[in-house]
Parts: sequence; structure tokens; C-alpha cells
Amino acid sequence: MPTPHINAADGAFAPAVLMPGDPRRAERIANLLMPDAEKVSDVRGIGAFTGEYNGKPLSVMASGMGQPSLSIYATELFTHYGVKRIIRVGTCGGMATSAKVGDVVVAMSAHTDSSMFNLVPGVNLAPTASWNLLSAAIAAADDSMNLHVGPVASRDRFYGNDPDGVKTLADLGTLGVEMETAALYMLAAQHNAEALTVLTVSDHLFDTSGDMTAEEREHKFEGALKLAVAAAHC
Ligand SMILES: O=P(O)(O)O[C@H]1O[C@H](CO)[C@@H](O)[C@H]1O
Ligand SMILES: O=c1cc[nH]c(=O)[nH]1
Repeated sequence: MPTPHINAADGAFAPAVLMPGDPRRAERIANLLMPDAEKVSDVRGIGAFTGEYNGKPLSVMASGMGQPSLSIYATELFTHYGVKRIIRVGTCGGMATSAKVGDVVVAMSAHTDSSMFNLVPGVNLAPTASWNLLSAAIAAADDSMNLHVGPVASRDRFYGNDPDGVKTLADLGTLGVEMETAALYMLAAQHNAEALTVLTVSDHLFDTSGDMTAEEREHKFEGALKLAVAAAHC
């Protein structure tokens, strides 16, 4: 039965879903991996595609931007469509000086300033990737990519973050900033599912000289996608 935000038939999703933020990146990934994929949902312009990649079922669907948007889609996929794992294929702003534009970041954990998952009074939870997916993604890495594995920050604001806070997060070893991973990891934990985020560094918070354009952010995801697919089908 359709949900308020997904108009796909029951059984229309594969157990594994690749989830970029950008709907155009989602369509591009689906076309690249599965030219015969079927479009199974299109509510609000968020296309969802299901097909087979290397003989195994796979779906691709965008999350939109930010934790509230991702939470709607991830919750409906886990609870209504039997999805068992979601792998975010996103972009991030580099925070670590070693994380250069074009590098790949696998998010082991995600700090957040969001109040969406204050589930236990007095406890700051630690949203964490699924080890199974994390280890499969890392095993698929090759010498063509500069890979970083560690914490990211999932922030509710794209603009207007306090510069001292940004510096402190960087000093604490945070690799990059984006806007969805903490919610994805918490939802996977709540629904007994698996999740991983693989990111392409699209810009750098402390050196903007090499930042990608919007078009490049839509197209440049080859390394991240390779790791994401390995996690999806591990
Ligand atoms: O490129 P995506 O996957 O959308 O990810 C990043 O880009 C958006 C902000 O420009 C946020 O969604 C952030 O998390
Ligand atoms: O959230 C994001 C994503 C990419 N780049 C940023 O600077 N922030």
C-alpha cells in the first residue's frame, strides 16, 4: 500500500536501497547501474528506481536534504516496504585538512546538533554505521581513491554554523560535514536494519579554492558509488 510519500506497490523495493540526497543524482545512479530499472515511485519529484545489478535486486531513491526529509523516506522504506539496508551516497564539506575535494569519506559515526533523536533523557546517543556494511565498503576500496574512514558531522544548518564550533569539530577529528547521516544511523538502529554513508568531498570548509560546482556534485560520485554498491550487496 502506498505511503504519504512513496506511491510504489508492495514489494517494489529491493532489500538494499542506495540513497543520495539529490533526486537527479539518484536517477543518474539508477541509469548507470541498471539501465532497465523501473521507476517505482515519483511523489514530490523524488524518483525511486528498482532493478538488478550484477544479478541482485537493488533500489535507488533520493532522501532530499536534511534529517527530517531523510527520516520520512527511510522510515517508510523500513516500515512499509521491507527495506533492510540503506546506503547513503552523498556529498560533504571537508573539515579535516587531509580530506580533499574528490576524496571519499566513509562515515563510521555521525555527531549531530539535531534534536530529532533525543530518545533517552540525559544520554547523547552515538549514531554508528553497521559494521557489516562498513567493512564491505572498505574492502572494496582501491588505489584510485583517497579514502578516509571516521566521524562526520550531520548538522541541521547548511548556512550559519558557528565558526568556533566548526573548528572544534575539525580539531576532534571530524572528517566532513553533511546533513543526514546521524538520522539514518539512528533510524536503522530503531528498525533493526543496517545503514552506511559513503560521501564524496564536494568542497572544503577551510579552503574553498577547489570546490565543486552544483553540476559536478551531481556527476562526480564514482568512488563513493563503488563502495556503496559493495556494501549494498555484501
Ligand atoms: O549531496 P547530498 O547527498 O544531498 O548531501 C549534502 O548536500 C546537501 C547540501 O547541499 C545536503 O543534503 C548534504 O548532506
Ligand atoms: O552539508 C554539506 C554538504 C556539502 N558541503 C557542505 O559544506 N555541507
